[in-house]
Amino acid sequence: MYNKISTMDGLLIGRFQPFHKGHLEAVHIGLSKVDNLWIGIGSSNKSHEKRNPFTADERKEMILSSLDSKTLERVKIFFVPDTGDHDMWTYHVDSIVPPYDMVFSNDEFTITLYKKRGKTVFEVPLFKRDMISGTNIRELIANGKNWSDLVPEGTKQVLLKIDAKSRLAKIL
Ligand SMILES: Nc1ncnc2c1ncn2[C@@H]1O[C@H](COP(=O)(O)OP(=O)(O)OP(=O)(O)O)[C@@H](O)[C@H]1O
Ligand SMILES: NC(=O)c1ccc[n+]([C@@H]2O[C@H](COP(=O)(O)O)[C@@H](O)[C@H]2O)c1
Repeated sequence: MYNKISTMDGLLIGRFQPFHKGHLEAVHIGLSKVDNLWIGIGSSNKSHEKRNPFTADERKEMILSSLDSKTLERVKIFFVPDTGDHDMWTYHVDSIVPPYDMVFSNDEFTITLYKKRGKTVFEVPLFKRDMISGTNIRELIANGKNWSDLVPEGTKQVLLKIDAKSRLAKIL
């Protein structure tokens, strides 16, 4: 007779435009509660626009280069394109990611949609939110202000490599 070893898996959904130190904190909080974390890159079909300047591949590269190897063993990344239908969206996510026990989010709309389905949602506390948000970081980069302390080193290198400043200055 074998005992099934059950694991708890979680889902963290965000746009990660760019992947910043708040997201890194959210990944670590998630992994303190579950064994494996599925990271869903939301709006993966969007790029080169105000709220979504970076492509899904660029965002994936930021995440992969920001997490250490031990963390990467417990994380899997998935692309989640937007759909027109909000009520169907969480089911659309489920068709892309493996089953999960808990959702990590601080996005009000995402939380509402998952709670409506009776899913367990853990509302991740926000870390230094006055400075650390994708919106603020995008503005700092576009305006040539200091931003690099707000993102992990991996994200910083990707943003420099793709010349995020020029792209953002054009879009914003
Ligand atoms: N400062 C932060 N501290 C901890 N978690 C955060 C922080 N900012 C975002 N998160 C987490 O990341 C998830 C996805 O966030 P998202 O990609 O929308 O980042 P954002 O910084 O809010 O972006 P934007 O300003 O572009 O809307 C949120 O639901 C939340 O759980
Ligand atoms: N109808 C839809 O396509 C739908 C609904 C709710 C959330 N989402 C996506 O989920 C993600 C939520 O992450 P944010 O916390 O970055 O807003 C975004 O990419 C958002 O577009 C999509």
